[in-house]
Amino acid sequence: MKLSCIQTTVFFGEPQKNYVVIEQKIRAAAAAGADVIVLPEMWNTGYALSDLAMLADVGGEQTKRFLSQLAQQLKVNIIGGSVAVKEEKGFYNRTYVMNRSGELVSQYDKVHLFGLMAEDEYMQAGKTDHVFTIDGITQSSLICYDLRFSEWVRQQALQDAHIIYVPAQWPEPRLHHWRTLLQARAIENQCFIVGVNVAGSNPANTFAGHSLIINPWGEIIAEADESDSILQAEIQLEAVAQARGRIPIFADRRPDLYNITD
Ligand SMILES: NC(=O)CCC(=O)C(=O)O
Repeated sequence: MKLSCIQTTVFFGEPQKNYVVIEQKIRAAAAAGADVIVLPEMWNTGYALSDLAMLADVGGEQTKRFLSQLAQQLKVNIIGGSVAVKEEKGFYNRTYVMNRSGELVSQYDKVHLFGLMAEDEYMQAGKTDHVFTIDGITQSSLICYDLRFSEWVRQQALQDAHIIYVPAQWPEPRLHHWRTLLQARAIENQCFIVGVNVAGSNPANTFAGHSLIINPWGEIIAEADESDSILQAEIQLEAVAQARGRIPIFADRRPDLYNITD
């Protein structure tokens, strides 16, 4: 399975410009033979939170149409990073997943909102996870700050997710957290972890780039630098069963002893 991560600069508060750039990059990744294309977090608006009333995609309709048409035309699966969506109850940081036929397979609203970037003041949190199947493979995706919550990531692995995608807008000063947490989540869940960050900066932050594709043994199989780029790697899904067979942590778990509801 060939993965393509689109690490791009997001034009702050300029959705129409971002749709144009993202379309070019999806086309380039598909032409290079991708099976799955992964976009970063909030690629339509960036973190232009105080302007969401003007900028967010109403009901996600534009994004769903856009991703569906490209997925169908290019016969490629798309993990739609996330976009800012306006619903009756407020704004959501939402992922849409499209399969090669252009069908909406799943959607996810970011569950853990990031107070340091004031996300909790402007957006509503999701309440459910999503584990989905594309090309016959069970997978899941989270969004950025969700990565810090090991229980939430574990819940995806317990539902047999073989690949977990993490679209992000992760700032440069915490690059070491990003790299370390992505690797730790791969090791502790013995699955592929694919982190897709943005490049560039906005008025408040410079972003780290360094999108990463990590195998179930915790080894980095591809890593971007901090610039705009398309990171590609072919992954061997048997590596999940191999890692789990070598150190059977799922069989050895003691959930009867874990009291993690507080
Ligand atoms: N967009 C985000 O959720 C950022 C999360 C982040 O930077 C962190 O350190 O966690």
